[in-house]
Amino acid sequence: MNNFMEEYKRKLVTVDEAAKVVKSGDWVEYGPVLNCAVDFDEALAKRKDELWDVKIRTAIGPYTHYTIEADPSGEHFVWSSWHQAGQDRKYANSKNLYFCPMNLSELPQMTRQDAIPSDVFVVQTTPMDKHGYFNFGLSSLHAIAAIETAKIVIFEVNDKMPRCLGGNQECAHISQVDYVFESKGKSVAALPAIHPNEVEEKIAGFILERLYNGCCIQLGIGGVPNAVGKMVAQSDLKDLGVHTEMYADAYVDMSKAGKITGACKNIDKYKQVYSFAMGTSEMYDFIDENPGLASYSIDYTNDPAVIAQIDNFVSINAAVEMDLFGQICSESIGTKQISGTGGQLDFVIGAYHSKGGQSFVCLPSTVTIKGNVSSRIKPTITPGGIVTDPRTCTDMVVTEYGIAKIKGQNTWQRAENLINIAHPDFRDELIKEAENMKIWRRSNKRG
Ligand SMILES: CC(=O)SCCNC(=O)CCNC(=O)[C@H](O)C(C)(C)COP(=O)(O)OP(=O)(O)OC[C@H]1O[C@@H](n2cnc3c(N)ncnc32)[C@H](O)[C@@H]1OP(=O)(O)O
Ligand SMILES: CCCC(=O)O
Repeated sequence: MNNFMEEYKRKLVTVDEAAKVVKSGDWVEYGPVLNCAVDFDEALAKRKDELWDVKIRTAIGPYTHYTIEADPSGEHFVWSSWHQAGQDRKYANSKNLYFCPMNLSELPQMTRQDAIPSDVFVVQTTPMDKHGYFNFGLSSLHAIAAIETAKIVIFEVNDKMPRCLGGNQECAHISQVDYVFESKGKSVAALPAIHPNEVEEKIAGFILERLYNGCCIQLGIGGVPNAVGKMVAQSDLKDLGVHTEMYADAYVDMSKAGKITGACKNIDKYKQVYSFAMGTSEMYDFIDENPGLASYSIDYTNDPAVIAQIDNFVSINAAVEMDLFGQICSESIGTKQISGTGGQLDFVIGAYHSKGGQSFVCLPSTVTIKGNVSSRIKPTITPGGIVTDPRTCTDMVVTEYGIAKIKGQNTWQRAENLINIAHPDFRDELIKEAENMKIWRRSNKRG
């Protein structure tokens, strides 16, 4: 411990000293999701008048973006985000924050070979342990790739960060960091618990009928995946496994209800595998030092080839809208980016290739915007909308009216299956559009 502590003391600086290393024109990467360098950003914001064109990258950025608040002009600091949720969504589609498209499984590789290398990488960690290691806590993701490629590495040590056991690439050593500062003891951002609504429960009910003992579950982000987890917790299912990118509260419900053993997993048997966690503080307590869980870098959890090795893999993700060809949009409303591809496509592909695997993309049949109700199943995606899952990859789609099979279906079968799960008020209109697009047969039956 002593040698490491000496090295720690040599590298220990104040947050203001740490923020001094940034120069005009630099690329600065903050740790992803809940490991975003919030104290560092606050200190950097104070240097606004001496800095120009500092490019800051992160993903989800759940804390206040102090540098954006200090510089609404975007001349001193400009952000880019690998995934526009959390606070990133608030600043998105402005001159302060731009989206960076990615498949999440590829983030470490893109960091190593494609993205402009960071001049400075700052990530929140736990305090150092007796072996000289700092744990990344709530997000392993691409932190090691960012450390390998950045010119200067800084740890923002937060004693409130849960210690999340590996896995792999869930921690880094004092020898891998240039500077360390101790954060002001800010809590890790926690989200309120979410409770499913009636439509989400109906959708989840259809999926529940397709689950069986021993299957391995991935829940995506959003209301429906959360509803499925809550229902599984109350079901008779047993011996389930978990292999996911994001650990969420629903997994705690399932674990506490005794549904998860991981006994049937082909790899990482008995471990709940994930790469980052986001949810309530109760969940953060549950994963802290929990040997039943293993945190990995995202190029492992999300690699479709790794997912495919796990038999009976069930992937459950959510979408914004889709078209009659089977193209799924889960990240934009027209040209307005509201989220990201994240790991959705990784899991849609991986689950399809798992023996006995199933991939469900879920969406309520309608959306109400300013009192106007419209169908989320559309003839074509809203102009400018981003295709998250190409039609070649979509397997099954679920609304509160049932499940539509897409894989292996020709264009009129897809249209028919999808119209059968669209809201009844929009089915006639969709049929007319399908006829115009020559993807409807006169003999087609109606649901
Ligand atoms: C963690 C994993 O393992 S995640 C792996 C998968 N990753 C992904 O799936 C990433 C892409 N998916 C997502 O980001 C989410 O699942 C979403 C956005 C599709 C759904 O998440 P939810 O929390 O259920 O979304 P929600 O229904 O709140 O919609 C988000 C916003 O878009 C708006 N919106 C949604 N659909 C539409 C639509 N068709 N038209 C217009 N607006 C819409 C909602 O009104 C809401 O707006 P608000 O924030 O102003 O209230
Ligand atoms: C960080 C990406 C989260 C997601 O896949 O939705």
